[in-house]
Amino acid sequence: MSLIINNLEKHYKTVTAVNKLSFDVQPGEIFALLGPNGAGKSSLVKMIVGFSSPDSGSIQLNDAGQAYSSIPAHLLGYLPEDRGLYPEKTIKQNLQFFAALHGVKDSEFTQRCDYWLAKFNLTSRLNDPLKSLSKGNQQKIQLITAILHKPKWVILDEPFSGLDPINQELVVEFLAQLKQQGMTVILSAHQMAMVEKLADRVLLLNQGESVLYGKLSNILQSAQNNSIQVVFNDPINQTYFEQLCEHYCVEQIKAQQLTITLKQHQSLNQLLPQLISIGEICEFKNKAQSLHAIYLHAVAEHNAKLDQGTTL
Ligand SMILES: Nc1ncnc2c1ncn2[C@@H]1O[C@H](COP(=O)(O)OP(=O)(O)OP(=O)(O)O)[C@@H](O)[C@H]1O
Repeated sequence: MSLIINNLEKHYKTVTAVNKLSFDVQPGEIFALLGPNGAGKSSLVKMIVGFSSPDSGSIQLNDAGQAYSSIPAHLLGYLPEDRGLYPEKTIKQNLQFFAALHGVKDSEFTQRCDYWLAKFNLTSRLNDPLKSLSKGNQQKIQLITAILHKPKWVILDEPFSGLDPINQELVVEFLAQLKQQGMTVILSAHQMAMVEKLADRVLLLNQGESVLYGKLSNILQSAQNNSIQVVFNDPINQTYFEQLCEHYCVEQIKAQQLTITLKQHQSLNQLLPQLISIGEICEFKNKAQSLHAIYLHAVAEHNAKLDQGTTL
C-alpha cells in the first residue's frame, strides 16, 4: 500500500511548481514534506489528493486490490491549506457533520469525539459556537475533523501554523498517536523542530525539485559526519581564513574556532592539510546539525546551483 510518485510535473503558465519529482511514501510512516514558500508542496499535495491533475508523470496507490491515481476520499483524512469549518455551528455540530460525511456511526462518534476533545483540552467547549474559539483552538477542531473516521492516509498541510508552543507539542503527540494507530501521515510543515521530533522520512523541495530525500536519521547522521568543528591554539590568521572560505563553507564561531561544512564532493583528507597550515589544532570533532540548519544549507546550495545554471 505504498504511494509511489514517478516523474511528476505540474506547470502553471510560466511557473514550474513540481519538476520531475519521484519518491514514495511507505505505509505507517510519518513523511514530512518540507520546503520554502512557493517550493511546490501544496501543488504536490493537491495532485496526491486528486484536487488537480499532473501534467506528466504518475501517482500510484494500491489498496485492497484496487489501483488509484490519487488517494481516494474513503481512505483519506485531509487538513487543507485553506481551512473550512462552519463558524456559526457548535463544535459538536461541526464534528458531527464531518463524521457523518465519512459514515462514522453515532456510538463511535461520541466515543472518538470525547477522546480527542479531551486530548486537546476542549471538552468543556463542546456546545460552544466554533467562532467563539481562538484561532489556534479552531485549528485543533479542524485537525480532529480530519481523522475522526480513522482514515488509512492522513495529509496535513501546515498543522502547526498559528499554534503556541504548548499546542504545537499537543499536535506532536496527536500525530504520534495517529502513527501508533497505523495511519500513514504526510505532513507539510515549516517548523523543523517539530518535524525532527516526528518524521520517519523527509522530502525537501525547492523550486519544485527534490533537494533532500530519505530517512531523517540518515540525513542527520550524514550532516553530522560532514560538519566539523575545529579549535586552534591561537587566533586564526585572517589570510588563511579567507583562503579556506574560497573552497569551503566556513563559519567563524570565535577567534580560534571554526565550523566547516563539507559539500558533497569534498573530503576530510583534502581539508585536513589546509587546517594544519592555519595553525596548531587543539580540538577537532564532528558537530551535530539541526534539521533547521541542514534545510537552510541544502536550499542555499540548490539555489546557488540553479543560479549558476541560468547564468552559464
Ligand atoms: N493556481 C496557481 N496558478 C498559478 N501559479 C500557482 C498556482 N498555485 C501555485 N502556483 C505557483 O506554484 C509555485 C508553487 O506553489 P505552492 O503553493 O505549491 O508552494 P508551497 O510550497 O505550498 O508554498 P507555501 O509554503 O507558501 O504554502 C509558486 O510559484 C506559486 O506561485
